[in-house]
Amino acid sequence: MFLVSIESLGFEVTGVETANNTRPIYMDMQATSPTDPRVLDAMLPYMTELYGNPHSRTHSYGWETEKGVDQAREDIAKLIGADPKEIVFTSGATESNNLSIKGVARFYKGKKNHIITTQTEHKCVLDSCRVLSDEGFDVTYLPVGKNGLISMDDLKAAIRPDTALVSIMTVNNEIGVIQPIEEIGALCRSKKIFFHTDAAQAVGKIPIDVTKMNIDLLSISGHKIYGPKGVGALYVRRRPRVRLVPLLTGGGQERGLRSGTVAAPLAVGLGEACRIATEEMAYDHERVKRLADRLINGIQSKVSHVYRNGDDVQTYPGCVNLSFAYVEGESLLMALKDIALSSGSACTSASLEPSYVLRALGAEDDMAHSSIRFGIGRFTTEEEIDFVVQRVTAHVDKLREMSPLWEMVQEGIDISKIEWAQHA
Ligand SMILES: Cc1ncc(COP(=O)(O)O)c(C=O)c1O
Ligand code: FES
Repeated sequence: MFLVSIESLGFEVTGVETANNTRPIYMDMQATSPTDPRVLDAMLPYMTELYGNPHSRTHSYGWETEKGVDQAREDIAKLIGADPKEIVFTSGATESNNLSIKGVARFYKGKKNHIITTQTEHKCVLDSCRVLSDEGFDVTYLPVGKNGLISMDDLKAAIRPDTALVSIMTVNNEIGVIQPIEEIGALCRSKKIFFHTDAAQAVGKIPIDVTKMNIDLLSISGHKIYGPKGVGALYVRRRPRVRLVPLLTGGGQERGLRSGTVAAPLAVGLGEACRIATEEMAYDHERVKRLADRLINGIQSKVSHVYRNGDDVQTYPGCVNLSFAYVEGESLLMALKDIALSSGSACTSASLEPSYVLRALGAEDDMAHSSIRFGIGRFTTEEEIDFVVQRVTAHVDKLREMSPLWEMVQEGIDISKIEWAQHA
């Protein structure tokens, strides 16, 4: 049978597997990843007997929880080459991004009022920048090339004497491209500008070293790396020191940068997810790459006019964004009910806009509309990939058979030359 991903998580499937009681195959790893059973094992004691407040200093209940949180801090720091003192626990990458961008900008306001980011950042980065624009800051949104990467020349040209922060993501969540982080870091350091990177889709997937890459602030999310939801971390460099205005004030936890009791069970889960990633990243990467190649080759060998979005080389293999020409992405998604997928676009929202990320790549609207994102991860199996290839190719064929455009292409008509009648 194909629908076995739950077994690969270590759970036994006891029910009879029929089309009615099995769940779709999960191919949406960028949205979230399943929790690794080892992570859950590490968390459970902190949800039961180890319930002390990690900030309680006067008794052993506090100390034992604090020990778990400290270990987690160490495991997170190790994965990115940081010092444990530089790790701040947050509720997720959204908060880490908000804290970095608003925090740095507000601290240096008056002296430095300019921020540089890109057009293809996650919404929470773009929206933090929008809020800052309302507060009087200037924001430059760098364009990306057809391959989804920024140009270093554009970045150099955008830098001003009053630039406080550059915020550029490491791995893009829609198309998987990896920005030239090391070059960006070196440039920012030479200009004494702080560099923040949203590494929610990168940490634990590709090697990151905050020292080698001159990263000053880095956002991490628990649930993208087989850890729990509702927890994240922010790396904040101590030397040269990054100063931030906190979003939350109160008890002064987390070096005053994030007041509130640290969610110890979640923090421990994130730490364990990072510990596992440090050990298994190379293995996972190779496996994921093999599965991605199997998926892409499988599809492209059976149907024509399928294009991968994003750079060919600078890409995390587990994020495969394909455009199926002459197929409406939404219809394909609907047809593929037995696979949990995303178009990686805004089409799930009320706006029915094609993806702003694909549009920033210069994709024509129709190609942006015909794209689907396949997210492959640690627990994806070969059988699942083969099932997806079979289903996708069958449905693409079927949808194209119903498409008048496809018929014209088959007849050799160059449809780009057709002048379509305009409706009023
Ligand atoms: C690149 C990127 N940044 C930020 C986030 C937000 O992460 P979180 O859900 O931990 O707030 C996500 C997840 O959707 C993401 O993919
Ligand atoms: S197919 Fe969903 S936005 Fe175009």
